[in-house]
Amino acid sequence: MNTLVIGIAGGTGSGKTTLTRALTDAFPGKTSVIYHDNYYRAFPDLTYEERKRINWDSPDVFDTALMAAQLRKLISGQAIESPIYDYSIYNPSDQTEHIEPADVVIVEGILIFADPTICSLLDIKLFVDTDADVRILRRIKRDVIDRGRTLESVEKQYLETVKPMHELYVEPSKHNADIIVPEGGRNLVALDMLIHRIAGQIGTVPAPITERVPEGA
Ligand SMILES: Nc1ncnc2c1ncn2[C@@H]1O[C@H](COP(=O)(O)OP(=O)(O)O)[C@@H](O)[C@H]1O
Ligand SMILES: Nc1ccn([C@@H]2O[C@H](COP(=O)(O)O)[C@@H](O)[C@H]2O)c(=O)n1
Repeated sequence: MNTLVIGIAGGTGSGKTTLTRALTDAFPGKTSVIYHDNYYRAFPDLTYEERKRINWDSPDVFDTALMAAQLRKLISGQAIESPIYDYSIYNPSDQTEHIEPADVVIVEGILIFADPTICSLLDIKLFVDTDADVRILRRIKRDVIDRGRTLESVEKQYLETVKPMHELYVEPSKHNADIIVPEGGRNLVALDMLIHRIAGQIGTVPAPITERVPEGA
């Protein structure tokens, strides 16, 4: 199998997952996805309260070496057992996800372009570029509604770690991208070009774009 490996990076709330979903929806059964977030390290010696205060936007809290090893396995045609991260306990869960190799493997995460080893394994590097004010508004909504966080904790985390780490690592890593995608998965021009590029490589005919992106999605 000649695997096409696509990296999707961008700041928190930029629209990475939305773009990932738009691409996987375009090639049903042909894609596998690995999320850098699932490779957050365990901190067995820290209490829950201590784990809440970790800088979760620093490259050293990820087991990126494990992700690189598992990505290499997928590229060489072997299935993997990806860790699954549990945000509610600030630790990896005790579950894993079985991921089969596929024609297209997508790797998603805020910091993947800051890692030279991961970059060297990616054929196409896409950076979803979204203004910081839009991203923080999305993040507040997600963290409060989906992750049960308080508004105060989201604000504190954003100002103390998310924003400085974004400026130190995520934003500079944009220079390693091949393509900048404003609006992510809702940029229909970019989506159409990407889908045709992928289809050309893996030898499939994509569905017309109007069938893939429902109105108001
Ligand atoms: N281009 C866009 N326009 C409007 N909303 C968007 C757009 N892209 C993503 N969103 C919304 O923003 C939120 C965060 O998007 P998501 O893809 O989860 O970001 P990320 O994975 O980068 O954190 C989601 O609610 C998603 O529906
Ligand atoms: N226990 C954790 C682990 C991570 N985060 C935040 O997740 C963000 C990355 O995910 P996106 O989908 O937003 O790209 C990152 O900015 C971490 O701060 C967390 O809050 N808690």
